[in-house]
Amino acid sequence: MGTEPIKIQENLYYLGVNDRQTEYFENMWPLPYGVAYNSYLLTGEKTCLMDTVKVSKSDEFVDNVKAILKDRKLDYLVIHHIEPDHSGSIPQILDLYPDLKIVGNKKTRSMLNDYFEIDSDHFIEVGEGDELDLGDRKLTFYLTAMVHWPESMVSYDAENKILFSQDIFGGFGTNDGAIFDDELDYEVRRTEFRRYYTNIVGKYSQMAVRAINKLSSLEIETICPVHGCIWRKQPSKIVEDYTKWATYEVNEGVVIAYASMYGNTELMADQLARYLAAEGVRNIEVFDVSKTHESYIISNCWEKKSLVLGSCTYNNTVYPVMSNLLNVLKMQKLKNHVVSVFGSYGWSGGAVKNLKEFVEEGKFETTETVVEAKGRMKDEDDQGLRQMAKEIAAKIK
Ligand SMILES: Cc1cc2nc3c(=O)[nH]c(=O)nc-3n(C[C@H](O)[C@H](O)[C@H](O)COP(=O)(O)O)c2cc1C
Repeated sequence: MGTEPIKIQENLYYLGVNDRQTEYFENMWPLPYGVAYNSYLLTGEKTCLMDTVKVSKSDEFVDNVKAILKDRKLDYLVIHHIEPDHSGSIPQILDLYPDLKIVGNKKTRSMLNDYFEIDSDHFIEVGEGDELDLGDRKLTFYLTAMVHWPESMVSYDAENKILFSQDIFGGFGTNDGAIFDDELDYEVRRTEFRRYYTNIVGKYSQMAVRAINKLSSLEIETICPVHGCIWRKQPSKIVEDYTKWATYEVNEGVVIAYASMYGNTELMADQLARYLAAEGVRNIEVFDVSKTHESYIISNCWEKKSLVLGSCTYNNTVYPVMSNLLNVLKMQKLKNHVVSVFGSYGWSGGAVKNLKEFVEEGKFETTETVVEAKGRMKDEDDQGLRQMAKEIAAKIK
């Protein structure tokens, strides 16, 4: 048997599954608290499934669908987003209900063929503002292209004020018994939601703002995303957070991310952190890039105005793990930050030069002071760090 069906309201069920086995989301982002793939089932006059789940969870998912539908057939499958963590069980659903009609937009149609070689005669193509009449409910579709795939779209049930929001308003973390926002402590989970946003959606923040603005004209009482919890008590909470993240709203705070093999650069990072605290700066976090996955560093620095990057030199360049962080920061289009740099070298250097190039290319605001120590830091380097702390404090406080 499957798990007990969870009713959201009359004729609407939650069909999410928890994945605590996958170590890395998209084989890249660590999942210490797992992730949920959410799907929803409407069982009014017509039956309609909203997305599916990752293929590794298809047995559990299909059992749950069958447990709710019993001997009813499935009339529609709406595909809001075709990334495989949501589309992976489409073939199993089609095997079970071969007559169902698939609902998606023009891009969904071609991607369905690309990924599953399904060019269904039963495909219903919808565009911006189109409606699907399910008898007792009507769904209106809104395209949210590039948040975060080209075919991404949402649907809205105006009468019941429900938004099926696909990845938008989602987060990392499984739904541990608590499915609804009023059943869990969002403050505890917030950092995992932010890590999801900044690393999965962050690059597309401009499009996310556009989508949020478009949806803001809708009266929304319940948000049903495909990751994370269902928002029925305070949907405004997650809308506010997503808006904050998508508009790069930053607060006072500093992230110092350093790369160090033998402790010389690390010492400078700790010294700078101490000087910042003495300047009255609050919310300072120091990360060793070799220890902390970049997704945590990016998530942490997203809301803090100052980012300081420090690296030892390795074969004439910045340390490779730091180079990876720089690449991901570039990819995620970090903005609105004051970025400062420092480092240590043994003979001809290279790391600080690369860090400066990163600052220039990203057109970041920066501090005048750059500290580059030969080997262990000396008095003048120490003075430089003290000065850097003053300049950062002046810019962010
Ligand atoms: C494998 C290796 C490669 C290095 N390559 C360079 C280099 O190309 N140029 C340079 O100036 N220093 C180079 N160094 C020296 C380090 O940058 C220097 O020792 C620095 O102080 C190390 O900082 P850390 O203690 O924070 O690791 C290298 C050191 C190691 C161990």
